[in-house]
Parts: sequence; structure tokens; C-alpha cells
Amino acid sequence: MRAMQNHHPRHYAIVPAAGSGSRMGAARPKQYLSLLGRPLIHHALSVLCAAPEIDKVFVVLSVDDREWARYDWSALGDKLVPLFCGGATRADSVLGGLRTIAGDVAQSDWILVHDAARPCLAPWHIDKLVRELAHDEVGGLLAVPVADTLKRADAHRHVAETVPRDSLWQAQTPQMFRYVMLRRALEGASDATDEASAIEAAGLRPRLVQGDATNLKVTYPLDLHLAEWILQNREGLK
Ligand SMILES: Nc1ccn([C@@H]2O[C@H](COP(=O)(O)OP(=O)(O)OP(=O)(O)O)[C@@H](O)[C@H]2O)c(=O)n1
Ligand SMILES: C[C@](O)(CO)[C@H](O)COP(=O)(O)O
Repeated sequence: MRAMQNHHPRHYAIVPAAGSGSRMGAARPKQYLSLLGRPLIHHALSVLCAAPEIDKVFVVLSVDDREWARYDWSALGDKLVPLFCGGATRADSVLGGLRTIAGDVAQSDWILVHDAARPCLAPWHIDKLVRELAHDEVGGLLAVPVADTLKRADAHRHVAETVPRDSLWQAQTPQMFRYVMLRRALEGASDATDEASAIEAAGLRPRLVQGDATNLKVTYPLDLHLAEWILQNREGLK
């Protein structure tokens, strides 16, 4: 790891892309499904590689990924680095990536973790996150306040209660934390579904940076159509 003295922190992206996309039910992992003529993952990678704040973009692929090599990624430039070190869960994949890049980064560098499954990431999402967290002790994440009334279901799918939504936010990515803090947090919280919850489990309070609903996660088949519409209508949505 590089020395910390007088170090102006750099920003690196880690993109976990080692999932199988089981809820999508497609013949191949959703990160490689076609979206506007390109593999879905290409869209977020292209925005991350073009971001002036970001030095390198590490993509964490599964150890036996056979799809990555089928595409030409050269148009994204030399910031892009594939790492074949994915794990059984998203947290394992991110931690595998953090361990693999240990020799390339300093402890205080910022890591932006972004789901491969969020193809509608826009430059202004990155700008806002980096700007609002620049002087934060802990770091934070893009998120949106919950807009609907929330119900908790019982075992028979009847409403057991209405959950107050005050102060509830939906977590998105990127999630941005210092390298050493994130690595330690994930090493202690292997069941975390996002980086922020690992940081929370370590007793810290990530900052919520308000994003918007366009940065959706493609989870089910309908989401692919929504993502296509968002990308095609991007200019009108700012
Ligand atoms: N072992 C895993 C599981 C998930 N991911 C990545 O984490 C992101 C968010 O996960 P999710 O949407 O749950 O993707 P999948 O695990 O692929 O989907 P599913 O849960 O439906 O199988 C995705 O970019 C996915 O590729 C990963 O890198 N390694
Ligand atoms: C990290 C995340 O995108 C935050 O909303 C999300 O938790 C990842 O998806 P998963 O279904 O929990 O793996």
C-alpha cells in the first residue's frame, strides 16, 4: 500500500459484477444482457471511466467469467481493470477486489463501490457524491427518501402494520468510503448487503447524499425496459 504522508486522496471505483442475476431469470448474468446494443455493464463503466475524479475502475468478475472476454472494452480507455476475484456474495466480491488492489492504493484513498446492475449512473451522480463527501470523516452513499407508504406483511401476505416512513431512505450506489475503513468494515461484516451497512456495523454513521430514482438497480425483467427508457430520455430528466 502506498504511504499516507502528505497524500492527496485519490478516487477509485470498484464495480462488483460477479452475480448470477437469479431474479432476472435470463440465460446469462444480467450484467451482460443487451441494453441499447451494449452489454448492460458497459453503461456504468463508461460513465465511471469518463469521470475526471476517478483514477481507475476495477471490475470484479467471477473467477470463471466467460463473457467479459467476448467484448471489446478498449473504447473505455486504460482506466478500466478487470479482476477475476469475485466471491459467493456481493460483500465477498467487493472485499476480494479491495484485497487485490491493496498494492495500488493508499489507505486514505476513496473507494466508490458501484453495482454493475445500475446502468443509469450519470456524471452528476458521481460529482454530487464526491463533492458532498470530500471533507467527511466517514463517507457515505447515494440514496433517495422513501416516497410510498410502507406495509409490513404477515406470513399470509396480509398487512401486519404500516411502518412509519419518516427518515427512511433507499440505498443506492455508488457508496464511497476510505480504503482502509471499508476493508476493515467488510472483513468484520461478511453478511452486509451494502458497504454502508458494514460501516454502520463498525459503529460509524455514513452520510446520505440525495440521488434520484433514475439510478435504479436492474433486478427484474421490467427494470431492463425502465433502464432503456431512462438512458434514451436522459437529457429531459435532469
Ligand atoms: N456474488 C456476487 C453477487 C452479486 N454481485 C454484484 O452485486 C451487484 C448487486 O447485486 P444483485 O442485484 O443482487 O445481483 P445478482 O446477485 O446478480 O442478482 P440476484 O440476487 O437476482 O441473483 C450486481 O452488480 C452483482 O453482479 C457480485 O459482484 N458478486
Ligand atoms: C447495494 C445495493 O444496491 C443497495 O441498494 C443493493 O443492496 C444490492 O443488491 P442486493 O440485492 O442486496 O444484492
